[in-house]
Amino acid sequence: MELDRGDNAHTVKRRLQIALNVPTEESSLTFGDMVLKNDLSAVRNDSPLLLTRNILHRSSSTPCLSPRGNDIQQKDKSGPIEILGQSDCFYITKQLVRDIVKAIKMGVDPIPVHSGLGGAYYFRNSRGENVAIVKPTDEEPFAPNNPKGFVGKALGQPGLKRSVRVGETGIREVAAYLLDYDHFANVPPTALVKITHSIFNVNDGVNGNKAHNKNLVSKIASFQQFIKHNFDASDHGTSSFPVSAVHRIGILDVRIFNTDRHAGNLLVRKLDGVGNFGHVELIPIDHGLSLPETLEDPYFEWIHWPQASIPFSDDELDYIRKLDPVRDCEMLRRELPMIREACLRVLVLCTIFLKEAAEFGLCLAEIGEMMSREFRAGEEEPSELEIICIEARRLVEEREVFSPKAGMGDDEFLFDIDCEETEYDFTPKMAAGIGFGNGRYPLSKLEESIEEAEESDEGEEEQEVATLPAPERIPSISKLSMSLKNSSLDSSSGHRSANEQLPASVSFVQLADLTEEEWMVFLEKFQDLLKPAFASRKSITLGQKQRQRLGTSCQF
Ligand SMILES: Nc1ncnc2c1ncn2[C@@H]1O[C@H](COP(=O)(O)OP(=O)(O)OP(=O)(O)O)[C@@H](O)[C@H]1O
Repeated sequence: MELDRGDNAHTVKRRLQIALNVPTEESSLTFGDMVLKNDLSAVRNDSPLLLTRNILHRSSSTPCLSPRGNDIQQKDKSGPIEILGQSDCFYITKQLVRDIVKAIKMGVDPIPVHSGLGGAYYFRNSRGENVAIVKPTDEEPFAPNNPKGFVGKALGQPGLKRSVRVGETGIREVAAYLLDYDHFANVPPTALVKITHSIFNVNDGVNGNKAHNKNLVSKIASFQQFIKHNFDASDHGTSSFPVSAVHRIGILDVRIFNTDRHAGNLLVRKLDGVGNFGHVELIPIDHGLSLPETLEDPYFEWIHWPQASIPFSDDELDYIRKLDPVRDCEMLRRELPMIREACLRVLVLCTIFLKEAAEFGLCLAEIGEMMSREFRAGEEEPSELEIICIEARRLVEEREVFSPKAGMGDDEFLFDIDCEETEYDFTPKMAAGIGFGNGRYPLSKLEESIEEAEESDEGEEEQEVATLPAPERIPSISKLSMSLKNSSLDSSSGHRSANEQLPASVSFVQLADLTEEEWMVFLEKFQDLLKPAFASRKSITLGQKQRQRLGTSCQF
């Protein structure tokens, strides 16, 4: 749709109503996090907008609205597949699009993919070979047009993972590809497209029954190059996986906080050419559940693979050193303007974490472990990463409470104040400091829990590894973690927009509600806390190795 400078959200809605023959009066038009009221100046060329119906629990995204009127195809002048984005990275995708459009004209239709929970389609070239997998955003699990019966939520509601909204996995697939600089982790070329075909699924009404009219329908979808492969990592012993491939995929997973790196999401291709016997290549797919809006429990299948315990190579360390989370965010905002700031904060945090951890000398497995939650006695506990964030937040809040100008609304003050904490003694403060002195949280409950946790820690574990320093106790705070959950750690921001805060119970620590100034201070504090936490993790690993050696020698 061509827009004039003078157009406002209302005129856009009116034009959509005329073009697509759907009522738009009870709808909101969204650009990224922003509900557009009037001014459209933030909207850039080729930016997709989301039109959401407010009343019905069913919504459709703008260019994906199913055309109903007879004259629609005359009005939509776009081609059958249009890449949404400008990046030079899309040159392979452009070629694939040309091949597919040619094949469609010759009558080679796409075929539905039966595996997976979401709607997905293999698009083919004129020789009938699969060349791309296309996943429409409104056919994701729980989305209104899911063809496999997993329906029942509106676009924008929490999805399979609560910190990734329904309809928003496609942009994450693209983000993972764009962030995979130099094709380091081997993510297949992926783009967001507007694509028109009659194969796509449109459910009939709110019950989610399939409509059987095979009209042309336009959708926003992720479009990924199909990579020929022999199996996935769940069908194959992992010992032949190259160390560097595991490291590279792990580095990406850590940066994007992948919550879904299960073995099925690693394709394996045999390289049985001359001199390659037994060698395989790994292809990471399905990054739709990465870059969540809050920290939660990531899933890293590689965490217990021996490759992940081998130190990073010089090349890998060099790659990590060159990562720049600020540049990443700028690039993603440019290429995917609808991406939420909350996701970008997770990216920034995890990239800093990775860079500092690698520089400190931690291996991939140690980094992954620090990011993963533990379940003890059926309770989920915050990860070490989350505990660091909780502490960093406490320091930000404490600073605000004790600041003489607190409450005076002088945001700049946050930057004026001198930060004197050069050295931070991680352990004792971490154990005793996870309370919230600003009166918003039930401090007494937390203290009680801490005491109990400390008491129980003085038992078996400490006697077993008497040489280990106290930091080992940091993760074993199951009671504390429950208190944290109950105390609704997520402070409500008061800003309600399209970027509504996700339900409080799903995360131990929120990042999205910090103001920009608080976020900068938070990152400073976070970085200060990292070294002691890494030292603590290293001592745990060393302790485990000592125990293993001791165990082995006892056998003789
Ligand atoms: N780039 C690709 N190249 C080849 N095959 C692919 C590619 N991406 C996905 N597939 C195949 O399609 C199947 C479904 O894809 P995918 O797992 O991404 O969909 P999904 O609906 O997100 O699945 P899930 O419900 O497991 O998360 C995969 O199991 C894999 O076999």
